[in-house]
Amino acid sequence: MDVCVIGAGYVGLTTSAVLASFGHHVHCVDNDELKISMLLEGKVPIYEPGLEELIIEYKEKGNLVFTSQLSDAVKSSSIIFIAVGTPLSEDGMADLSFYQAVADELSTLIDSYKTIVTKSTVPVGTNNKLQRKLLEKGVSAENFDVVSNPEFLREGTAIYDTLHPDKIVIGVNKPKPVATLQKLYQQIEAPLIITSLNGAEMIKYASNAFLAVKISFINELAKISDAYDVDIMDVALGLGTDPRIGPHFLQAGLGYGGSCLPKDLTSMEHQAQKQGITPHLLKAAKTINDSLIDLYVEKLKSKVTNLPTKRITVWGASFKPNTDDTRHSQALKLIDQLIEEGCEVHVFDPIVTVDKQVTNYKEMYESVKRSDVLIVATEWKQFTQADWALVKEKMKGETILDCRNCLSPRTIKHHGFTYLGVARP
Ligand SMILES: NC(=O)c1ccc[n+]([C@@H]2O[C@H](COP(=O)([O-])OP(=O)(O)OC[C@H]3O[C@@H](n4cnc5c(N)ncnc54)[C@H](O)[C@@H]3O)[C@@H](O)[C@H]2O)c1
Ligand SMILES: O=c1ccn([C@@H]2O[C@H](COP(=O)(O)OP(=O)(O)O[C@H]3O[C@H](CO)[C@@H](O)[C@H](O)[C@H]3O)[C@@H](O)[C@H]2O)c(=O)[nH]1
Repeated sequence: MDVCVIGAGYVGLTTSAVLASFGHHVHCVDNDELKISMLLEGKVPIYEPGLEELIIEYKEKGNLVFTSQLSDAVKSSSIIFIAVGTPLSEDGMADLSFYQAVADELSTLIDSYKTIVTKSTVPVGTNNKLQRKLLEKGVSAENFDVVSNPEFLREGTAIYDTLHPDKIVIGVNKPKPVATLQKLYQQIEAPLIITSLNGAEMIKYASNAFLAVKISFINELAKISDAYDVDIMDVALGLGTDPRIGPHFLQAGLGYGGSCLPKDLTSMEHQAQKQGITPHLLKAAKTINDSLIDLYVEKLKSKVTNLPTKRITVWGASFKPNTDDTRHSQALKLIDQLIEEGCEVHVFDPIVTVDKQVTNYKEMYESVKRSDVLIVATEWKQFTQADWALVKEKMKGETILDCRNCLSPRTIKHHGFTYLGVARP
């Protein structure tokens, strides 16, 4: 099938590469000329494990082309995916300006039947509005159908998640496009959830809101457990074995960040308020998440006197391991707070260079040289498997703050350090 994917970000590139690997002919379009010229040279502008290899392979096979010319791509495709960003606007609502710009362009280009599929996360009602807008702009009703097909991939495991999703959600107003998407995705084995356009949009927000609430729940328990000298890892283990709760997303620590959970929770809150509903649980999840940076800085202050005079190394800047994405990164917020406290901050991240008043390092062990404190802010594998004897040799001080509960307190203490964490006695 000929497919046009609009937006060459995490979702657009992964969708394009996976559909090309299924044998479809994919035109991936982005209006960022720089991005397209990089992709044309076989360079992928984001760090996502396995993505560059997959893109190069199917680009060379001729199944995947990159362009900034939307019109040609639309003309030669029967399925059009919209995968542009929908960030938060200043007032906390989803900023749909990129999405609307695409809708405007499409309205001038469609002159034969197209299935228009929204992959971007958009507020409930947006796909219905898209359908009305295209009709108002004169696109014939026979020439298009609109489908809401939200994306559930996680950064860092985007390809695996796209090939092995736990479900495919298809929101439609009539049955016809369902068969088209079934054919497109026939290599994927996953239950289909067929619902209305609004239903599909709500499922996406509900999923991210639930994940955020689950993380804030375990972080609230961590605060309480800390006061009673209870290990939160034991609590998570005990909780997670109950199949009604499940073991995932019970990792307490610095809280959630990234390009999706914070923005989608806030957007869901606004969508509720727009209807006169106060979303108490969603607000609480955000309040708890926002309190975690202070919690860890206070923890540090309780053990390290004269914090502003200290040299502190932070390991990790991305919002989670295996990505270069720093959008809403809790690690960066922690770095900001340490700078504000007056600390001398040194940073090592395997991919990210931090554009702040810090010293960045290319080598992990160099970054801890003469440091008073080491903070692990993102649980990259190289940090959890560090050579602690070497770290001890290089550091001046002996305090390690584990903000992701990813280190073994026993191992850390065994190497002569003071281990600090929340609810990690
Ligand atoms: N990142 C994720 O893990 C993830 C997962 C699931 C869903 N989502 C959702 O998918 C959407 C895209 O997310 P992302 O992280 O891939 O975004 P992104 O910011 O990484 O990429 C979006 C791309 O769209 C391009 N773009 C903007 N306007 C355009 C236009 N008019 N024409 C062509 N290209 C245009 C931008 O240049 C950019 O390259 C968002 O709604 C997001 O909430 C993201
Ligand atoms: O037990 C946990 C699990 C995660 N996190 C943090 O939560 C954030 C988000 O993690 P994750 O959900 O793995 O990352 P994303 O790639 O942002 O993926 C989420 O957001 C995407 C965009 O909507 C969705 O598609 C995915 O299903 C959803 O998991 C990160 O900062 C993690 O460090 C925790 O603190 N504790």
